Amino acid sequence: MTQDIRIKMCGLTQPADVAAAAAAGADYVGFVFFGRSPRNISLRDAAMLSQTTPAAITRVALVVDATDAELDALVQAVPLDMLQLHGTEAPARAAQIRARCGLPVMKAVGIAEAGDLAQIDAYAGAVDQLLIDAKPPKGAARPGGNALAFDWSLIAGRDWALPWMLAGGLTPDNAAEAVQRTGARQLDVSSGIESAPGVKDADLMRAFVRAARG
Ligand SMILES: O=C(O)c1ccccc1N[C@@H]1O[C@H](COP(=O)(O)O)[C@@H](O)[C@H]1O
Repeated sequence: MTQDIRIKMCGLTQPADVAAAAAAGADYVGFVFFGRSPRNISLRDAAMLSQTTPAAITRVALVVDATDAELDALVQAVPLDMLQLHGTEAPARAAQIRARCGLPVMKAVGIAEAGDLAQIDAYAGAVDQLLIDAKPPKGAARPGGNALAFDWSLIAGRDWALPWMLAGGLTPDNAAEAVQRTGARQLDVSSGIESAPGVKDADLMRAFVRAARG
């Protein structure tokens, strides 16, 4: 039964993206604050997008090794429900950010081989959710949003103490298989619902939700 799969659509940059994500049935929307991303947006644009997001949808800000000053400016300017830490934040730093910002925190963990799973348990008690993503290739311009899937057999049948989402290279074509093979109950998608880097596509959003929920 996949009807209850929760879906995060990340890297939204336009009011039409938020409307399309809501219409498609997204549970979370994500706004990217990372200068080298084609999905990077200003605090001002994020505040506007956030204000147009329906109340039932969780608004997530994606940051990468943000400083305290950057985080303070972010939470002051943009109404948010959650922070996604997509850098090298250690458990202690993640816990500090959660306390400082007063928001639930989701920590992204990059997976390429079985050994990468070892770091996950250390985040219990420090964060609220985990994002199990593909590890970026060496030399990648950004730590995520690379349309790259990892070997799902590495996490098949695994569960963690915290709620978790699967990310990395998800598309309408592989979402159902991802759910079936990993047991994920939450999916996070960005590149897979785009017609070009940073350009979201409403048809792909609908197709993704249909495929993920069956
Ligand atoms: O989307 C980005 O540009 C990005 C930049 C910096 C860190 C993470 C980023 N994206 C996140 O990566 C995962 C997987 O994305 P994809 O579906 O493979 O494109 C997802 O959480 C994105 O939000």
